[in-house]
Amino acid sequence: MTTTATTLKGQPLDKAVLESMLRRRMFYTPSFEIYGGVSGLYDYGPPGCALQANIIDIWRKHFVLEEDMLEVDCTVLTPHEVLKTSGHVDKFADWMCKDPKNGEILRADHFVEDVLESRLKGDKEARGEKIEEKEVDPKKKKKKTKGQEAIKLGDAVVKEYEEILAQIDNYNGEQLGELIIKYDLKNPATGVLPTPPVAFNLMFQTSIGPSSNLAGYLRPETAQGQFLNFAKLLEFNTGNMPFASASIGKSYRNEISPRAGLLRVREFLMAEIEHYVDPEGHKKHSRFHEVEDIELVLLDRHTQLSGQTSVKKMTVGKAVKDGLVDNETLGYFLARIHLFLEKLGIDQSKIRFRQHMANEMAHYACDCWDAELLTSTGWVECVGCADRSAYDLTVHAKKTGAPLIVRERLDEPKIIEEWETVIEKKKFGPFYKKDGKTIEAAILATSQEQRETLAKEMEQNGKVVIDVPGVSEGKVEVSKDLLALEFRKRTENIREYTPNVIEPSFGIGRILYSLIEHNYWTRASDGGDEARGVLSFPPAVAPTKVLIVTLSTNQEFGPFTRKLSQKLRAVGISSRVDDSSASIGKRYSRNDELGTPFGITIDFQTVKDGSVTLRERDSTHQVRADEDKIIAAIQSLVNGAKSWRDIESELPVFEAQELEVR
Ligand SMILES: Nc1ncnc2c1ncn2[C@@H]1O[C@H](COP(=O)(O)OP(=O)(O)OP(=O)(O)O)[C@@H](O)[C@H]1O
Repeated sequence: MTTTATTLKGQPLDKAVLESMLRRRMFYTPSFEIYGGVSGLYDYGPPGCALQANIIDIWRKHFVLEEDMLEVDCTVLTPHEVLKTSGHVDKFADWMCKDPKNGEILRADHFVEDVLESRLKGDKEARGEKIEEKEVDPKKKKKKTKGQEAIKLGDAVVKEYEEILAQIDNYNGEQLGELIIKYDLKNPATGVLPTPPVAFNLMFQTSIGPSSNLAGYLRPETAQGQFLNFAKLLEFNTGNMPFASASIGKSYRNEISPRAGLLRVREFLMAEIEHYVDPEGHKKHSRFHEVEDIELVLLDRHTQLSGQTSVKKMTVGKAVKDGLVDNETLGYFLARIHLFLEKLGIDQSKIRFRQHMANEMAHYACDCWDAELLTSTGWVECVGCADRSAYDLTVHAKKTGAPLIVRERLDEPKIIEEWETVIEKKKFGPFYKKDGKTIEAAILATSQEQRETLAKEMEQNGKVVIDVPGVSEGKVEVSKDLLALEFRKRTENIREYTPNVIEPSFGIGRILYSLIEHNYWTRASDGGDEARGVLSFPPAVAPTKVLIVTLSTNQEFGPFTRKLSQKLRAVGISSRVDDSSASIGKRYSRNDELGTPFGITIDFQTVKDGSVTLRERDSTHQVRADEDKIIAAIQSLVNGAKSWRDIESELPVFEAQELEVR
């Protein structure tokens, strides 16, 4: 797999040129720029908005429609209690350190990585080796650092550094601090060691309402709103399992030092799916057979832990069979994510799925694979696909008492024998007063084994001691007139369980940017001018589908232009008219930069017989036919029913020099 950033046509990617083109064409732009801007905040311009809308449209069709998902739109403002329960208040953090000399704030893992990578680079230089742009994460996007000296490190040290880098996401704050000391990692900007890493919570805090009593946050993911609606969604789905909810909306993270353009921002659009599955039966998926032959490129956790980055290419069927991917549902979604990215026009040789290592995994996940895309800044996580097990539904149910469970009628009744706790409510409450509820919850939370032991204790002593954190130094005596422990037999017709959740989570901005890089190339211009950029988006994704140009500014063309754009609008195809006085070639190349796949030219022949020419962006080939045939051709190209090759074989080819300028 290539490690250097190249364009679609294999040319080396000139990122500065691409970025200047994107700015010029207003794909996106720093927010509040005339006030100096704020890092990590961007506005999308017209082509960026249209591209994003098309990606979302394809996402909805590919997932929500195809899988009958239940879409919800939940609020961004989230009360403190919800995110405290979900674990985000305590654990949704990155490690941050500070340069004591200049006050620079550094994200600890990125800092360690940057310094080690720059030392490795220096080592290569000292050995006289060619330096390729390294495969790095966007978070590893570096400022040019001072002190990047060409110093030979020795083979053992190089190996050690490479092993650390292969598992950089696996270190906690303490371990990162140890690495900084052990390898004497000084900030190249000042030559001093940064302070030990501390956890920095990434959520934006706010207060809801004028009294400021209700603390809240801007959501860091859309998932929690979906989980809290689980019971209502299950009812909407007439109690049927499995099912999935989906949501598209903005999320907010106060990233420590966002410097990678759209790849790491503080406000971004997410599209998330929560697929609820019965944990019994090893999370099988009824449509797995449809995807099992799809080949994926996998970088598993063991490979990374051994300090390697070599990938395995195999079908998802084999990956699940071999246990590399834990279960069919997870495998099904990895394959569906792959197909979605392919549909968008992501370069197939620049996708890999990387498994998370234990420390790297979010607090709620029990397995996680990221779909990473290779860009000029290295491998970028664009989609996370986590098995969140029953974590979220369990914690919210426990906190609120809401039954976030599935109740399933059993085909055959089940005889259950188990220990039950019988609380003498009339006496229990008045006896323990304000602590009653907490003690009762602790009793109900006891396991079968604990209840068996407690029953023996009760029989022997007439009382038991229950562990109740926060009450009477953690130990509470309960006598037999308040509590009985009985071994009972009962028949169950209903099975209750908490579903597990498989969550594919898409960062639309990261996908959008990678898509731009993967579809960008430059075309040499005929007139000796600078090479011009082309964005070869598939027609369905392209911001605007058709450019309408007139051969000259002649007034006669006006009615034809208006009629044509009206007809295109009527069939739902977006178009833009460029009737400026720039040469046709210039107008086309302006729109090649916007990724517009088709161009219609209105010329004097149009005035005579109503025919127009249709140009395809990548080949620049043209055909000529009457307006309605051309519109039908565009429709079939945009909806994917036909390729340009089909159109060229169906309609008369037109040579560009036939255009007659008057
Ligand atoms: N700061 C960000 N800017 C843009 N997109 C983001 C950002 N953080 C997360 N995403 C997107 O949201 C998706 C799901 O979020 P998730 O919590 O899995 O990311 P993450 O593991 O925290 O990302 P990273 O490790 O890069 O910070 C990611 O795959 C990514 O596409």
